[in-house]
Amino acid sequence: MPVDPLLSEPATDPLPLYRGRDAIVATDLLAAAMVHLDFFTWLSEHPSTLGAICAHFEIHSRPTDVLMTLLNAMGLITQSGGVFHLTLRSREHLVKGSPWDLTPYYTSMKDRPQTLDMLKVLRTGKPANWGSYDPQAWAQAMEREDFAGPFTAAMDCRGVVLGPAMAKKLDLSENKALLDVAGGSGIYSCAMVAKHPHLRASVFEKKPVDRIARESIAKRGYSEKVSVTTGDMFADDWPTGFDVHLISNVLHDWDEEPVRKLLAKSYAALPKGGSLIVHDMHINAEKTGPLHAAEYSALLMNITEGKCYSVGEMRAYLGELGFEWTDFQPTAVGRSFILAKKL
Ligand SMILES: C[S@@+](CC[C@H](N)C(=O)[O-])C[C@H]1O[C@@H](n2cnc3c(N)ncnc32)[C@H](O)[C@@H]1O
Repeated sequence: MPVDPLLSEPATDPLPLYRGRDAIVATDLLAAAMVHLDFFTWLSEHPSTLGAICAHFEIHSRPTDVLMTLLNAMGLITQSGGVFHLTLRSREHLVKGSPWDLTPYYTSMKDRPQTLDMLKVLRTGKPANWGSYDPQAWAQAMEREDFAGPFTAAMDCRGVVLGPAMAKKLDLSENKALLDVAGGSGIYSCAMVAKHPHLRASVFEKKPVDRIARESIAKRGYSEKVSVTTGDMFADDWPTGFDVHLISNVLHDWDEEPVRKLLAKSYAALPKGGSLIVHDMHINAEKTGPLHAAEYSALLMNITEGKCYSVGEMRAYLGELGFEWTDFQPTAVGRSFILAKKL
């Protein structure tokens, strides 16, 4: 009998393949700061807070926060008491007037569409577009069949590795029913019930992804245990009767206010003692890395209204709602999950 891929794992680590894809526009963000803003020359003379940097360059706080984390992770800036300073590396190599200034080396990137996109995101605070080929931001594009299909397939192929890696690290022996919020193809629900056969799950998705999920779950042979509920996670009340929620790779698509709204909706729908799993790529509490997450955050801020949230930000949002933080675990290819309990 063929082995269910959701109960096995590849013999080799796909990390370099993820890394290249996840980091693809991080250098464009660096180039935008360097060649369009002359950011490093200015910061060398004006160590500043995030607010002062935004005010001086007339740029928005979400992309600027992503930029600061990236530069921190690259060893180009450091932060002390909320004030950002250059490091010796950036002072030597990125400041006009230094004998080793590399700015001319990056100047050829100035008119790259991706570098210009980054400048646009910094200046407007809005996403540029998905992969520089779709005129709409991805959230609107996801409502179109021709975009939703390939996008969901992209998420699905990651889930075949990430879903089992998460499922094997979770103890769900006390749980009965999992709600997979914005669960895409349902791959994570399938991986969860494959590893924890006593569980049932439902994918909460909006059209047209709900249909794609039903087909995908049936193709994998999980329709008996994994259903699909059609709905809008922002506009509708979340279905009840589930004692564990999964929010996987979803918060990173949204700005702080919608993120808080989604977490509040989870809290409202969960029973007392229920659990929330947030699976994503997370920035560390100090917002100094890891570099892979900082690079991926640059991609997300470019194509969505979100970014990779830090462990500190998530702790604050969850704590304010009354969730108890119970665990944080790495999964695979730089991803991780947070486990929180409704008290
Ligand atoms: C980045 S994908 C993540 C899919 C899956 N959870 C994963 O980890 O691969 C984000 C998902 O959010 C869904 N989504 C976006 N807005 C939504 C809404 N208002 N209600 C329900 N789902 C939504 C999209 O259809 C998409 O499948």
